[in-house]
Amino acid sequence: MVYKALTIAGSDSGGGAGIQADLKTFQELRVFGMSALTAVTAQNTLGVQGVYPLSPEAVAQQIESVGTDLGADAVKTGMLFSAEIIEVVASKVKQFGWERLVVDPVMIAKGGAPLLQEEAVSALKTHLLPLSMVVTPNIPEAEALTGLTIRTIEDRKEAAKRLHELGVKYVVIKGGHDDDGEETVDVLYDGSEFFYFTSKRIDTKHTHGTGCTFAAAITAELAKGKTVQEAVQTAKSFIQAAISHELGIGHGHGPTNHWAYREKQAR
Ligand SMILES: Nc1ncnc2c1ncn2[C@@H]1O[C@H](COP(=O)(O)OP(=O)(O)O)[C@@H](O)[C@H]1O
Ligand SMILES: Cc1ncc(COP(=O)(O)O)c(N)n1
Repeated sequence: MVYKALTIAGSDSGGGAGIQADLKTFQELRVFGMSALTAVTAQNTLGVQGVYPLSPEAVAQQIESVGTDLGADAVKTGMLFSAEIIEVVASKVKQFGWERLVVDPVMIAKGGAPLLQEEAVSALKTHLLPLSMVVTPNIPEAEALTGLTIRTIEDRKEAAKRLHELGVKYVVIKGGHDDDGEETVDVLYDGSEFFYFTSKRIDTKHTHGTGCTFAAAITAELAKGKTVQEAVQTAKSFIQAAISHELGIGHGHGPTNHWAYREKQAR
């Protein structure tokens, strides 16, 4: 069986995040990857040197080309840049009836460069989140989407409930930015229960692209028909392996190791 996943996101010339992280992750999990670019970034492990958005028509046409021919078992969005792009993406998702939609609400690169215009946050909430199966904010993104200040697990649970009210079926609030303690905990909410995905916190600066990779792994597993809980569990193992077997490349915040999970399985 050939499972297919489409990522709608920005390009990271440095290869660690964005479209490149998504396609590498799909491939590692044996899912055929397809892409619709929203923007080209000139980027490396030191930061973002340039952002060149594509027109909403160019984004729509790429999705149309994939949707009318190959089709997709699951779809992921990453950097969407503007409200106009969010609106065309939402309309194409509806047109093709894609239900297995994972929205990674990318807002700001780790170095601080904005990847989503500020006024586009409300478009994300009104147009895209109601269509999505899973949303995967980090703590600052969950704060921007809900207006809450998030410090404790209870705060994250409250934010997850508010996001669920927008129509998302499953909310995953990632814990990478909560740097107290020995563990990283990702919280999943399905509208009635909370589930916790915990791993040992790795002390490293090489976390460029962790969010993209994690959401791409969820998408790949959903493409295979796995449940959201199973998909999040695999994604947590995938990202843990990718962070812990660091590549040590570049002069700044390096990329994660996308082949580590496969090599670990093969041993
Ligand atoms: N230092 C770390 N050690 C282990 N897991 C981490 C670490 N940093 C992030 N993660 C994991 O990577 C994934 C992405 O998390 P996060 O860094 O919060 O997202 P983003 O990249 O969107 O800011 C989550 O599953 C999180 O638990
Ligand atoms: C094109 C693009 N998309 C997304 C990210 C976020 O990366 P991270 O996963 O580190 O939050 C990025 N730096 N560049």
